[in-house]
Amino acid sequence: MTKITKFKIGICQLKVTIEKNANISQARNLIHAAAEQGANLILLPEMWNCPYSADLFAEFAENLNDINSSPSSLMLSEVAYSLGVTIIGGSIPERDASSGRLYNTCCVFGSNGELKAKHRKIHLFDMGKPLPGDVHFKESDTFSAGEKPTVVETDFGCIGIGICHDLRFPELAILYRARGAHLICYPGAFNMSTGEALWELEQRTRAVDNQLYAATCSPCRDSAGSYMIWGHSTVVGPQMGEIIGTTGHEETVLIAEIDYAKIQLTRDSFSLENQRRDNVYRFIDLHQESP
Ligand SMILES: O=C(O)CCC(=O)C(=O)O
Repeated sequence: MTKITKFKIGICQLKVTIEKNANISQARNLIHAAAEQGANLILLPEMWNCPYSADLFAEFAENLNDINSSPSSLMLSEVAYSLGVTIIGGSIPERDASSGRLYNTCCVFGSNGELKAKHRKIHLFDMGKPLPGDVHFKESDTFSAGEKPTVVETDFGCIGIGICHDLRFPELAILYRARGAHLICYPGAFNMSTGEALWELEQRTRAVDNQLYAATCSPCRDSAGSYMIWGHSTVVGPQMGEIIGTTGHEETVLIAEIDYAKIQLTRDSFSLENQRRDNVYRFIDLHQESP
């Protein structure tokens, strides 16, 4: 049930270094800065405690089954409680204690410090062949894929979570809309190639198709690691896929105002949900020809 419908979101475009403790402490600083500027809901980037570099994921990974053994989560829980804010905690490498597998995982903390949800990246970023600029990545060499969509009820409405490459899949956003999401938060770290071409386009499309808000949060460009990050964290509105706030590629905190009344206004003007023709394009078997 939505309680607060008009609020400020703070997006922390953090500089990620090779030192985990420094990352934790700088993330805390940016969360404080966002809260001081009036943000009640705060979003961190993908891989905020660890450079986006396959050779480091295992070393930086934490056990998220027991928050007390995860210094990154403990900080988020503490700061959410002390500032009274809700935190969508970007992502960090998770080591599952029972299977030993690694996941790219986002934890969500409520303003009482409680862990409300855990989203494991569903669509791993596996590239077929290198992009211009020799960008190459195959996440499935290191990570296992999450199996579940995540929609979490917060003081700031119903929020769907996707991590980076999850943004490229309209089906996930459609599902979140159907499950009542007002906002989809995508911590991400797009590269210089698909970042420039697709990062903004994809989030505007997810927002406008589903008539809801979308927010992305990236690490800043000069973060550690050889993978060059696009940056440009952004908040997009439901009406025309309007950009409500955006950044460059430097370390910064973006504050943007969200007003869920605009969702209803948009849906009242264009009732896409009622106009859907599910009988025509039901997603059962995309490869089967219609009778
Ligand atoms: O989908 C893309 O182009 C980039 C995705 C990505 O960088 C990631 O999932 O980490």
